[in-house]
Amino acid sequence: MAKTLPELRTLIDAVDKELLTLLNRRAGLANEVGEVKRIDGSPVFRPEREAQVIGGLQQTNAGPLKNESVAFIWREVMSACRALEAPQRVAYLGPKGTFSEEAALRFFGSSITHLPCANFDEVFHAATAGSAEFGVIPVENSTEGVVTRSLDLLLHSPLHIVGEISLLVRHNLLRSTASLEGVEVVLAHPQALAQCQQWLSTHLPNAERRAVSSNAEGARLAAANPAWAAIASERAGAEFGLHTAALAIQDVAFNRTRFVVVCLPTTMPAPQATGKDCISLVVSVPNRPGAVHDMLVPLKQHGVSMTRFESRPARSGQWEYYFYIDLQGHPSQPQVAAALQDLQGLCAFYKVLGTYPLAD
Ligand SMILES: O=C(O)C(=O)C[C@]1(C(=O)O)C=C[C@@H](O)C=C1
Repeated sequence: MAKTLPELRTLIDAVDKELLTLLNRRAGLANEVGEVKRIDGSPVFRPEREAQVIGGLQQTNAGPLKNESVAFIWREVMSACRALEAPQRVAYLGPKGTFSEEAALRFFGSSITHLPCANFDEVFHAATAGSAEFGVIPVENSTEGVVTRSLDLLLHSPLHIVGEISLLVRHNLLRSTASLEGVEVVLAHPQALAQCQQWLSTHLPNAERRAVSSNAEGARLAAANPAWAAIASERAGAEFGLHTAALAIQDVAFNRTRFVVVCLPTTMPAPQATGKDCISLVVSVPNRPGAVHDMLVPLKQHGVSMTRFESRPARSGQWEYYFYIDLQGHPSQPQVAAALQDLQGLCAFYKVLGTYPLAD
């Protein structure tokens, strides 16, 4: 005979108790790992080990839990275990509710110490000066292109990139009421205003577009003024008690933002190869005919594919540029190492920004 609901709940309670005992046993082992790491000075966060743990479990998963759920649960379990080894402080563009915060949570799980910052410069400063172990910054958006300040900051920073996150960004119009009536000012980060410009021109042609330091900051301000609206995420709306006056107002439906995770090499060295890796570089070449073409030749010769090529002015007043290049592969692969060596030989400036696993 089928079990009754109370009987099933009693069984679930018993399983939960067992799970808790096992999870605490795991946490105790993580504490011991933390001790070992404190003594030998090795990094607390080892994303490649976490990927290995999840991959191993997914291979033996007999269900009915989906592999996706297994990954989600263990990411959180390991986030909690990591926090026991040492709290991981993560700096990002605040306040709470930004997409940067969402990216940080996606990458590290929720057991982190949050350090919301007023701007990207502060994020870099926090991770460089040691008030945070890691920083999370957006580098490009599929609609609007590069986040120029982030690229400029990466150029001379001692921080390196150790990971990336790609988020589907949905913008909503949020305000203290759920209607578009009487909106005088729309507040958002300049990138978000740009990503929603068509919608704004159609639906709120007379509203002033006012740039603020982050979308969540716009939401915070809109909460205090009924004639103001903000473009922000649902999370930011919930954070500041706002209503959604219009949902998904970005001009391009599949609007994605790519974030990178940065830290000092002493906090965490470059992740080992996973088989799906990326190398980010910034280079400059002498200002002469054919120099950019020549720079790409070693990549072709060694069969290394380039997934990104951006230029930024070098600010020398001489029409010189820095080139931001993403390559597929890992320096531990001989053909990649050879391509990098040849490329470096051709460059007036050459800096590896980081080597890291590609986002899923
Ligand atoms: O294996 C380690 O190095 C650990 O610190 C343990 C652990 C885990 O909980 O499994 C926690 C943090 C690391 O990022 C990787 C894995």
